[in-house]
Amino acid sequence: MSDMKDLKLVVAGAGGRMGRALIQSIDAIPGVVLVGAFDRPGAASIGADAGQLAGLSANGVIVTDDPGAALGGADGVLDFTAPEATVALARRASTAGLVHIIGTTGCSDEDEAAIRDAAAGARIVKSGNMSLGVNLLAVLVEDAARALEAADWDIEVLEMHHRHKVDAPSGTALLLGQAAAHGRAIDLAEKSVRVRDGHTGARPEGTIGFATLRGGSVVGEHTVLIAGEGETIELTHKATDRAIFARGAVKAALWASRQQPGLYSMIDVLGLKSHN
Ligand SMILES: NC(=O)C1=CN([C@@H]2O[C@H](COP(=O)(O)OP(=O)(O)OC[C@H]3O[C@@H](n4cnc5c(N)ncnc54)[C@H](OP(=O)(O)O)[C@@H]3O)[C@@H](O)[C@H]2O)C=CC1
Ligand SMILES: O=C(O)C1=N[C@H](C(=O)O)C[C@H](O)C1
Repeated sequence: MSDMKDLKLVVAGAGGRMGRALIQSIDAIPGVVLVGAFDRPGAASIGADAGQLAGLSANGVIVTDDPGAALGGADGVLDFTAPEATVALARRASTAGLVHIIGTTGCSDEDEAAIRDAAAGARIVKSGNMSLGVNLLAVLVEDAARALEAADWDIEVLEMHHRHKVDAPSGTALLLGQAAAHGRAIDLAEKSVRVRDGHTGARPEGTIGFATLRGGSVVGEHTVLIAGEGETIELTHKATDRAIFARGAVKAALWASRQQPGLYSMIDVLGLKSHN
């Protein structure tokens, strides 16, 4: 049963893998209520009952292709869609002063700039991974990278995801690479090696490499390898259920509803300590 004070949430991309997981988490977590759901025009989910779409009982929230209609009267929106949709939604959230939780990955530098601008009016939490485990791992990676000198220790980020994923490296791989770069006080954009093919030459010292695997139904696996002479450290996270991301997004919405407009991360939401 919902309470008058429940945070009123809308799910964007309701028919997607994460959209359905978000509807389930909103149903399961006290203090939030689903008041709207929308998807891309033409999507198979349009017209469906959002509860039934997520494998729950009917809840009377009908999936629309009109974001404006879905957002009417809402406090916030959970958005795991695609970069173009997310930028447009951030602008709407800014105008309406909404909470906007962004899980979408694969955003360009221009998209990131537009989202930063939108945070003047919206309370945005954006992260390549909303799980507690990955954000804790990021803190550990930052500490390890700080402690282990680049001259002796090489950092590589390996990820695997399901065959449907459209962006690479994953948002999580980039988040972990960024944590390592913070630890080493270097600029990731200058030091990252995203592709290797052919006669590449020896590994340049101090770079952070990325490797991407795709296949099957893997929810998300990430390993940061820190390789030295005669020993390798592996820091790994394996996701087996999308509920970890969805629960994190709902927690982020509740947290953001108590903040001023701005752009926040899951490290902020979880109160984890980053040294940068
Ligand atoms: N940060 C995190 O913790 C996590 C992030 N993700 C990220 O979330 C995103 C979605 O992942 P996933 O759920 O697996 O992908 P899906 O393709 O299953 O879902 C995306 C949904 O968004 C919809 N969509 C696309 N464009 C629009 C639009 N303009 N307006 C409204 N809806 C739109 C899609 O519709 P249609 O299919 O018809 O195009 C689809 O329903 C990805 O970027 C992924 O990397 C995923 C898991 C965790
Ligand atoms: O697309 C996915 O599925 C996932 N995307 C996020 C990413 O790009 O890291 C998070 C998670 O790994 C699942």
